[in-house]
Formats: sequence, C-alpha cells, structure tokens
Amino acid sequence: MRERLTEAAASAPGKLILFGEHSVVYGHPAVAAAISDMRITVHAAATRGGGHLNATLADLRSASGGHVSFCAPLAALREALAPLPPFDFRAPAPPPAAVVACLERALAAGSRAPPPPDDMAALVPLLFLCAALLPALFTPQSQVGGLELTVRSKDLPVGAGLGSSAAFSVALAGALLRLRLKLHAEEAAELAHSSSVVLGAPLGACEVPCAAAKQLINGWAYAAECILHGTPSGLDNAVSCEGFAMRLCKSAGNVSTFERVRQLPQLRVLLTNTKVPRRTREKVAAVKKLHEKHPHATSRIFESIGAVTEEFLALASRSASFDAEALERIGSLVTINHHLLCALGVGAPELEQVRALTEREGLPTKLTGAGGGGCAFTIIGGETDSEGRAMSVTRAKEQLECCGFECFETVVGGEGVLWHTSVPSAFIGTESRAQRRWPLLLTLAGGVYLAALLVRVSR
Ligand SMILES: Nc1ncnc2c1ncn2[C@@H]1O[C@H](COP(=O)(O)OP(=O)(O)O)[C@@H](O)[C@H]1O
Ligand SMILES: C[C@@](O)(CCOP(=O)(O)O)CC(=O)O
Repeated sequence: MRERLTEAAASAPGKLILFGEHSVVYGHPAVAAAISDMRITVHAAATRGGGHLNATLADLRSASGGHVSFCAPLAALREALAPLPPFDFRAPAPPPAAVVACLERALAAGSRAPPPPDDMAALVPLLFLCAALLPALFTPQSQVGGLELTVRSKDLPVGAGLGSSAAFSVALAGALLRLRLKLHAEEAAELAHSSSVVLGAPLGACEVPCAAAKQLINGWAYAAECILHGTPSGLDNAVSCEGFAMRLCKSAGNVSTFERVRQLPQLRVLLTNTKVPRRTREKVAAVKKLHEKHPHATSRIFESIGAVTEEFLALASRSASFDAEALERIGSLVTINHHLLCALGVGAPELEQVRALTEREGLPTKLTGAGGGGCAFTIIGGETDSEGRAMSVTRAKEQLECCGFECFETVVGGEGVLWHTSVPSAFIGTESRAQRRWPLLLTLAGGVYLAALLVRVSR
C-alpha cells in the first residue's frame, strides 16, 4: 500500500565565487553569488503505508553503475538508528562522529549490499536529514509509513566547484522541512511560512521560505555539509540558501561572517567546466604549504586579492547597472585575481587554455573555487549587450566546446532556496523510456480488450 499522505518539493542553486577564494582562508574578504538557473531539486513524498525509505539520486553516478539509489525497509533502519538521541529540529547542529557511524551502519543494515563509498557519501547526509527533520518516519505507528525522495539536478555539474553538494543539502533540507510543516500545522503556524513571497515563471509556482524557515534550512544544510566536507566555511550553503550575492570574511578565530550584498547589478557570465577533477582540500593544503614556505610573499598576494574583492564590491554598490566602463573595470579585476591565484599555484593548463581562448576574443576570465581544474567564468555582459560582444561570446564558446569543455551562459545572482507549489520542471519529462511506454501500452491493451468485448456483444 503506497497511498500518498502529502508531498513537498524544494530547489536550491549552485554558487560561483566571483572574487577572493583562498585569500578568504587567511582573513580577507570573498564574494560569491548564486547561479539561480543551475539548481538541484528534491521531491519528497510521505506515504501512508509502504514501509520503505526509497531514494533516487537520478543525476549522481553510482560506482556500481547507473545512478545512486537506495531502498530500505523502515523497520531495519529504525532498529539501527535506535541508539541515536532525539534531534531537536529547531537547533541544527553538525553530527558528532558517533552519529555518522550509526547512520553508516543503518545504511549498510538496510540494504542488501553496503553502498559503495562514494554513494555512501551522499546517502549519509540524506539519512541524517531524514532523521533530524522527519523523525515520524522512524517512529512506529506514526501516520508516515514510508518516504520517497527524488533528487534531480538541472545543469549543475557535480564536483566542479559550483557548490553542487551545498545545493543538494539545501534542497533536501528545504523539501524535508516543508514536508514536516505540512504534517504539523502547529509548527507551520509558528514558522509563519505564509509570509513567503510567491514567484511565477520561469521557475514555476513557488514560494520563498520566510527568514526563520531559511535559517533552519541553512543550519541543517550546513550540518549535512559537515558530514561531506569536514569543516566547510559555510559560504556555499549560505549562498545557496539566501541566493543573490554574499560577502564572506573569516576572523582570526576562523569564525565566518556573512553579509548579503544588497544590490548586485546584472552580470552575465559564461561558465566553462574543464572537467578536470580537483579536490578543494588538496588545493587548500598546497596553498598553506606555500604560505608556510614564503609567508611574506604569499601574504602580499592574499592582501592583493582582498583589495580586488573590495574594489569589486565598491563598484557594485555604486552602480544600478554595470555600464561598459564598469564592465571593463570588472574585467581587469577578474584578470588580476586569476593571475594572483596562479601565483599561488592553483592554476591548471586547461584553465589557462580557457583564459587564453577567451582573452583572444577580448573576454576576461578567472578560475573559480579551489582551482587546479573545475570551472572558470568569463564576463560576457551586463544588462544590455553590444552585437560585437555577442559574436565574440559565440566564437569563444564554439572554440571552448571544440576543446571538449562544457559551457553554460548564465546570470549571476537570483533566488536561493525555493518551495515549489507545482511540479518543478526538473521532474517533467525525466521518467525513463520504459516508464513513458507504460501508459501507452496500457491504453492499447485496454483498447484491444474493449474491441474484443464489443465484437462478442455484437455477436
Ligand atoms: N545532483 C546530486 N544528487 C545527489 N548528490 C549530489 C548531487 N550533486 C552533488 N551531490 C553530492 O555532492 C558531492 C559533490 O561535492 P563536491 O565534490 O564538493 O562538489 P561541488 O564543488 O560541486 O560542491 C557529490 O559527490 C554528492 O555526494
Ligand atoms: C579555496 C576556498 O577558498 C574555496 C573553495 O571553493 P570550492 O570548494 O572549490 O567551491 C576554500 C574555502 O573558502 O574554504
């Protein structure tokens, strides 16, 4: 029996570090923005019966072939999770190692064969968020008898420095919180989520969660990010949750402060994914080593990157829209920041290829994120554009794609986490061919049966 009790969907965007990566680790400011049209969407459906937790991570490749999926009887999960203390959904906190170990044991106990380590890396935060936000799922005799989760990604590459893991955590926390509020009317009233702004096209019918709900989503997403990344700065989930742009600064005690950039004029970029794998942790460690070896020289580089970031922020706060002169200044800041990052040793031949190719077309490019591979962005315009520039962009894109890179034109900023009130477009037309054929086959079979019946009756 899998009668649907209630359902919810949420989506969250990836992020782009515009200026200040690496130097932010040493106390200088960084600025990052949401990429609102590259999103991860989570659909969560609570069922009356069913007795299973069923998760489909449709765009995450599994080490065992196909996509990552997980289906486990709730009874087995319940038993394995029994030693966990209850979670307070109002007080998000990263789980201690013992809790993570218990979640891993539950995933292994619930499946026929333990999931491969990379699959496990995504499934542990998933189970953690389910346990924290939807404890009814693991409570015997509760009205929730099963849960079906589907995760879809729209254009956001995994592991390319565009914050896919934070978008995953934010969208998942968002969908589960929404589901919880639908199941508990008194909590919904307390969180006043009716104060949300309703949006229309192009993201479809959706609501912006209110500040209190966003705070909870962000807190739980950060806790899930800690399982995936150890001690992340929190920038990725903050930008994915809040949207638009944020300035981040870390103090001496490694405490991060985030400030919303009030107005970011429209800025269009071309994102290029070199598809060269890289690990943030390794790059941060390499810069640390260089800093230990050359503290004075590297400190000057960090300061310069900080100055570039502040100059960009000052420019953004002065302009309602970026005109040609402002774009030209931003372009040189982008180029300076890119070269400063290369001086820190986080460049890569492929990133240089992207920079050189776009520079030939007069378009400035900078690597984004930890470097060593992953993505670069190229400034392609503000609100309006000249025909000459549009042609340069087309030429650059063609050449980049010829090199085997993946390109995506987008606007920086835009909405963060959203609650969808209609089926998000990410879920339309995504069923498998076999699934699409079923209704047709059933209609045909029904037709044949009816025809046979009519023939019999007419005889
Ligand atoms: N679409 C997705 N569905 C499920 N999990 C995802 C998805 N995208 C990313 N993740 C999770 O995030 C991890 C990637 O994190 P990371 O390497 O930090 O990349 P990024 O720089 O894009 O955040 C994946 O291995 C997976 O655990
Ligand atoms: C290099 C760094 O400044 C940013 C890393 O960004 P990403 O994980 O590549 O998106 C590290 C950090 O801020 O924690």
